[in-house]
Amino acid sequence: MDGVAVHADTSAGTAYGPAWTDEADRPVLRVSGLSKRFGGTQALKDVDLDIAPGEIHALIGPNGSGKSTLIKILAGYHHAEPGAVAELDGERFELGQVTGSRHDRLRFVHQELGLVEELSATDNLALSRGFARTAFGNIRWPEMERRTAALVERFGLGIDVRRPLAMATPVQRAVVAIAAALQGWEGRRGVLVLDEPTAVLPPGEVARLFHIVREIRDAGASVLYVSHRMDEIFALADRVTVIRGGRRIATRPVAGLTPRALAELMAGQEKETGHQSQPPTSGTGGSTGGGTGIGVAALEVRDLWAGPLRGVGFDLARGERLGVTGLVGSGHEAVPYAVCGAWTGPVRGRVRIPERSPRWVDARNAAGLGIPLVPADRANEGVVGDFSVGENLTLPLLDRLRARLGRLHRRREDALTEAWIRRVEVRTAGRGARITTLSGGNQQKVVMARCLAQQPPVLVLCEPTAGVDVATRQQLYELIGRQADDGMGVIVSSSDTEDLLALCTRVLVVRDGRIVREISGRDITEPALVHAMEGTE
Ligand SMILES: Nc1ncnc2c1ncn2[C@@H]1O[C@H](COP(=O)(O)OP(=O)(O)OP(=O)(O)O)[C@@H](O)[C@H]1O
Repeated sequence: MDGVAVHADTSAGTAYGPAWTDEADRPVLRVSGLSKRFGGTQALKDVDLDIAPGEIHALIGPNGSGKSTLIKILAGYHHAEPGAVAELDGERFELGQVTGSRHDRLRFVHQELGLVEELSATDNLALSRGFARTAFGNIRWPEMERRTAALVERFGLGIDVRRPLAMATPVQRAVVAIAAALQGWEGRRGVLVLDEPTAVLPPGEVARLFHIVREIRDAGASVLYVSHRMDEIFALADRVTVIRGGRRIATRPVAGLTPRALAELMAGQEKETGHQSQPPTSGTGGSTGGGTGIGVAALEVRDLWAGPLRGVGFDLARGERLGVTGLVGSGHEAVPYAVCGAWTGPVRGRVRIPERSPRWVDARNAAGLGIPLVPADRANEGVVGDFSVGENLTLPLLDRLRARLGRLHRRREDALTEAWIRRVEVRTAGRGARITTLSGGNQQKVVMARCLAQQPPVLVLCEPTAGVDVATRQQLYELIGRQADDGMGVIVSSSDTEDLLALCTRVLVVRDGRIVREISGRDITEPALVHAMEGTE
């Protein structure tokens, strides 16, 4: 294997490799009869799964199908219902047990990565496996930094092990989470579980992560790779298990499958593979287009500087769906945050909503315009984990929901929440359920509903379909389209060309911090977007 050697604890000098030959066929991990109920929700029902040595085994299913629940049971976070059996290399182990041989052989990188972004890679690795100390109990920082560097350097991403992870790129953070999971990994048969590791990665970084995952597999480990993206399964996996509605539908070698067959297994019916992009029904693009209120600008942005952005300006018409895109690092990712006043670094420029006021607002005060943002990183920026579905939904509306004496008008709050849950079809046990009990796609719908419930003239979405399954993606597209038809100006910042093709009436392509190309209407095609992003027109 060149590049990444995935033994983790360099101080211990251990390594895992393709050690087995005679036990070649015995599954490394086998679970059977796995069921889990949360109140009225049957999250898993009698699920069986086996992972072969040295395979990348994908677990795929729509939002809410039970993937994370299965992973959390394996990780000991949830208990399974009685009757479940689990074996590692033929040896029974207790599900829910988080120490001993299970811990040595099953390692996890959860969707939320479990990192403290204010701390460095060194601190984060130490948090998961403890600090090296001198005989007097002092922490041996140089040794810890050396060890961490040795681990992460192998992934070749130039990670500075002393800098806070908040300053790292998404793929660097994912790699730190993987390195943390692999620390102290012994040379025995084991499974690295990756729960939707690409959900918050831009496409350019997805390819790097795939490379790393393959190297881990080539070093002899097995990988259980959770996803709901079919393209990832075909690019990466050896076998795939499909779950739907908490049941295992099938386990198949990927080599024998077509995208259509996999889509049918996932959907349970004849289904086209992937989303068919619809020509947008409204918004003609440019500052003069728009389904409603033609010619009226919903938002004007001038000379915006923030992070990599170097003087970006544009108009958004009412009813327009404006895409903003570019390669990783091009600067397009900064546009939504800067426009909404959510950029954390220095920013300058001017922004205004002309129908509210002719006065320009300094971009440093853009938050005062109250433009809602659907952020890219839902878990960290989108939801308040300790709050219920209802509280997350009505958070920005509290002023409107005040009754006399400043008390909250509970009945109005409940009615509003119920209406939005129905409208965006959130799958939840109820408005009082904690938001973290919802599947990722359903949490995204709550964030979207929260923004829409404010009835803003402008909505800004950043990577709106990250971590969202095909059916939910379609629902979100329709919802966004309907809002635009009603006159809302929508900015969609996305590195997923499928979003841009399906949603946008005009796309601004950013390179080196500047808008280099504007593509409108039927000229918005995959090749046109890719060429403009890469500068190969
Ligand atoms: N702690 C919990 N309490 C109550 N219900 C839960 C809890 N965790 C999950 N659920 C429910 O169990 C079902 C399966 O959820 P799970 O998160 O496992 O789905 P998923 O396949 O991982 O979805 P996604 O792709 O959207 O992340 C969903 O209906 C979810 O709302």
